[in-house]
Amino acid sequence: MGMNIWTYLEGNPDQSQLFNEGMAGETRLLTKTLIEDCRDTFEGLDSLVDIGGGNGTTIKAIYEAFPHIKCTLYDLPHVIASSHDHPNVKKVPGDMFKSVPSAQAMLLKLILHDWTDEECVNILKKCREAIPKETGKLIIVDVALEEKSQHELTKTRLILDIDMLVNTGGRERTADDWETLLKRAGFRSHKIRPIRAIQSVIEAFP
Ligand SMILES: C[S@@+](CC[C@H](N)C(=O)[O-])C[C@H]1O[C@@H](n2cnc3c(N)ncnc32)[C@H](O)[C@@H]1O
Repeated sequence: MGMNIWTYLEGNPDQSQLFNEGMAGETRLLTKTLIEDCRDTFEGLDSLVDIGGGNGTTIKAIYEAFPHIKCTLYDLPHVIASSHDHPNVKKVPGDMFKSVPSAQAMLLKLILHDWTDEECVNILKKCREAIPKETGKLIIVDVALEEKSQHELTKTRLILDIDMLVNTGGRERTADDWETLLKRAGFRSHKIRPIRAIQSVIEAFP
């Protein structure tokens, strides 16, 4: 079609609505685990931006579990325009390749697997520049692929890899791939935590 999926969705509001509701459906499953398994990831934060946060389902759930966090939803203007309102979630439209709002922490949930390594390094650098060096944190929720693992979710993770290749031009990544990307973007350390989901939680420090 000569355009990426995000430009296509911008010009097709019905498809965009369907896509955002689909992502929110996945989120309802994933966020429960994310919040229950990773309380310590969020507890110490004072502010958090959900980059590419879709219709706001994830950030709303995080705010409700951790009401001390100042929460911001950030996504493309047409997605923000049709996102849910919440009295305690600020909505900011924009393009993460140009800039992202500043906060103590950034959440990139199911974002980086949509993009090539070069594009990911650009997004990661923007996030690193928007968080404080001493106390800042980047929280990535994405697959950490172990291609040869006998784990019951390995095939699903591999199918997602094909899905990303076909639909977005992105890919799923192994622990080594994550290390390479995060180092290239200037992050000093990171840790990967498996959760009860297809995805893992990767915390990276500037
Ligand atoms: C796969 S969805 C993930 C949505 C949400 N994070 C979740 O986990 O349900 C990718 C999101 O990235 C957003 N996005 C794509 N390009 C973007 C850009 N340049 N700037 C900001 N957001 C973007 C899309 O609009 C979409 O909401």
